[in-house]
Amino acid sequence: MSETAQTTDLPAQQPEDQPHGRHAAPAPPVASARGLTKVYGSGEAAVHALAGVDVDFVRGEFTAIMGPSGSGKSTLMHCMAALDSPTSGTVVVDGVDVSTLGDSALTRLRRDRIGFVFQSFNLVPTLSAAENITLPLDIAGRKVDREWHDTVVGILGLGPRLSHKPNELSGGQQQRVAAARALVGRPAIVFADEPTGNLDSRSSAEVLGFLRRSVDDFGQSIVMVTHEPSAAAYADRVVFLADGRVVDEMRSPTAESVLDRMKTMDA
Ligand SMILES: Nc1ncnc2c1ncn2[C@@H]1O[C@H](COP(=O)(O)OP(=O)(O)OP(=O)(O)O)[C@@H](O)[C@H]1O
Repeated sequence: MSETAQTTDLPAQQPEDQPHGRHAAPAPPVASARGLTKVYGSGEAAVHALAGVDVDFVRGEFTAIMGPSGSGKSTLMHCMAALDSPTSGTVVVDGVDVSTLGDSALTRLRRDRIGFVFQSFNLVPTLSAAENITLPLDIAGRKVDREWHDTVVGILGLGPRLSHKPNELSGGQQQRVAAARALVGRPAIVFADEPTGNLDSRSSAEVLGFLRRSVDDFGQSIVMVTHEPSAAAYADRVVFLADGRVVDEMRSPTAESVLDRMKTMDA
């Protein structure tokens, strides 16, 4: 647990390609995969969605995963987030080897250490925004850190909307509620699957700006699947997948540099 406790205390340093200096040991990744494969179906119908993925996600960084349709982005995210189990290989999240966990330990890992943001918001329609935000903590019997809750709600501009039900909120507001729900428990890592896929450009910028700020100001670790170069440009690093493998990565992406890279992959 000592690693976990230090999550938000780590300096906001840019990791380097080379090993760190004499005194600093490299920080362990917040999540990593080794030799990850995922095969759907069998025999002639088998689909190798992941064909041997090795990847590390650095603590306190915002990583985007991109690649052509069917390249395995969602499958990788689901395996990393312990929502799906790989066919072979290992996933370590916040120092825990996910493959060693039974069902209840997996549930606790997802609940206590992982935040999720989905394209379709996935809010509970009968609950207010306030109740949706604290639902995972309430289910876990964890106390809500009111100061942190109010900080998150304030940054997201949700204060006046807290009593509203999801169907009384715009898509952008619903996704901001989902982002607050993901962050309020201070998870080790947030996995976001196409979080702006259903949003207009203004709402997208609000959600992405919040995710960026949560990394810069609060040391959050974020992994986001996206199709949009303009969304990937918010990240520190982009990992490119093709045919179930990591084929490239880019640091300090811009929408233009990502678009150029995507064009070469589609060709
Ligand atoms: N439950 C499933 N059963 C069978 N095949 C699947 C299943 N889920 C995904 N696949 C296949 O695995 C491959 C990778 O799918 P995945 O959804 O991970 O790709 P993706 O890169 O996220 O695609 P997209 O950008 O279109 O969402 C695809 O060929 C897909 O058809």
